[in-house]
Amino acid sequence: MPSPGRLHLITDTRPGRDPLAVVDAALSVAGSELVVQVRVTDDADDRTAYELAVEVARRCADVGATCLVNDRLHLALAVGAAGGHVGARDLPVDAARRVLGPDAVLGATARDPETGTAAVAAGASYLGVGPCHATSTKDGLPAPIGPEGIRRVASAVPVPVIAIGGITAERVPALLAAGAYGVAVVGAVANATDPARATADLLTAISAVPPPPSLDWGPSPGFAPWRGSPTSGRGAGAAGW
Ligand SMILES: Cc1ncc(COP(=O)(O)OP(=O)(O)O)c(N)n1
Ligand SMILES: Cc1nc(C(=O)O)sc1CCOP(=O)(O)O
Ligand SMILES: [Mg+2]
Repeated sequence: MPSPGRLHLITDTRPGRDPLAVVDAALSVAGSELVVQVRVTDDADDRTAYELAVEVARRCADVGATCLVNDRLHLALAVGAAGGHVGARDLPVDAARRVLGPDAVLGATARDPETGTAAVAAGASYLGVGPCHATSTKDGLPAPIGPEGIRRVASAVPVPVIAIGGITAERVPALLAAGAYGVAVVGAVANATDPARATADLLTAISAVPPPPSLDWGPSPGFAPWRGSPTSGRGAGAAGW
């Protein structure tokens, strides 16, 4: 199985931004190494979200990158994304897994080891863990957990931990040293005067630290409540990683 993506770019939801221009710049540098998560504001209608997801999925497919959709799993299915990401106010992880099917990538947010362990048991392929540092692109988050918070979760689960929140290239080494497999960013790329260069800097920082050697990148062994269900065989496009 190819290794999973270590650099996740989340589309910028702030007003007046051009998320596709940022995605294009990042893909031009990272190509198939990039995971792009389509994220829109909660009040965006499904048509708007779908149209963005179609464009991102097409761009990812063109270069062999991975497209995930945040929250709205029906859109992940509709655009043939590799999977989706859910958090505490979204579908529960087991339900999300039933929607997406067994082969999809399914990320779940975890801010502590207990939540992370439960999410993996329920079918999460990876965990988004944060906020690691203060962020200016999302409101209402708890206090930053720092590298130590990453270490607590990463040491408790057998799946990749993707660190999120206030990530910069300079902060990557400490997070990977704490056990993160990779990082997810908005501002580090979207706020940069040269988003392609910022992407390259993040990739350089990530690739300096080899990934932990023995990580699963799929639902936990033995977790397969969808097998034999009417949804069997359906779901988001095969992840391929
Ligand atoms: C990689 C990654 N980690 C965490 C999140 C946050 O998801 P969630 O807690 O559901 O919050 P919203 O992004 O939906 O506002 C994420 N999207 N990606
Ligand atoms: C979408 C999101 N979720 C977070 C969480 O901790 O759950 S932090 C975050 C925003 C990350 O943006 P930036 O890289 O600009 O800090
Ligand atoms: Mg969510």
